[in-house]
Amino acid sequence: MVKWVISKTFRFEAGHRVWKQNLTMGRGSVFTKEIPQNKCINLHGHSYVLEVYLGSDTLSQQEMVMDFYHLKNALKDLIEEIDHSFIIDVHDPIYPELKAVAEKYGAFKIFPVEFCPTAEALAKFFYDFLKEKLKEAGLLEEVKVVKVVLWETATSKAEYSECT
Ligand SMILES: Nc1nc2c(c(=O)[nH]1)N=C([C@H](O)[C@H](O)COP(=O)(O)OP(=O)(O)OP(=O)(O)O)CN2
Repeated sequence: MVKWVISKTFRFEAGHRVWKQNLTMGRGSVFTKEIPQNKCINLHGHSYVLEVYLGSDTLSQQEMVMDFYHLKNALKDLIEEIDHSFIIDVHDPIYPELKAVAEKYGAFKIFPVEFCPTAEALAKFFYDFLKEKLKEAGLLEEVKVVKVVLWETATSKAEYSECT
């Protein structure tokens, strides 16, 4: 627990495909009697909403955990890169062909990652990125990434945190 927590919200549009989705198996499959369609295996898109939370037990000379402006700039380039991209796992069997099509026609930009891009995995991705930024800035002692929340749809979100 930290005394102060601030948060900033970012929005980006991106496509993805949950290539590992298999609704006949996995945790919770016992709740489903009829075999449904693995609809998230399809290429589809989301208007993602990303909430990042930073915390500290002390305030800076400006009486802040961190200026929202600086927090925004820490993620600005990454958000620009992922916005209007197609997030694709490099282990996804369709990756080589999708990459070739993207390069040949230039019709879409791909954002390759090394994990199946679920909301959970993407939340950890943004968390790790921000933690690394704080580390590079020598701020990790004073400022913690409390949590990252990623809304994939209006009704579905994932949270990631290493704070206890
Ligand atoms: N634990 C997770 N489950 C699912 C993820 C995920 O990232 N983590 N992702 C998906 C799909 O990407 C899908 O687009 C979102 O799923 P869902 O909430 O089921 O989407 P709906 O539009 O059907 O939501 P409703 O509000 O219930 O209509 C699937 N599962």
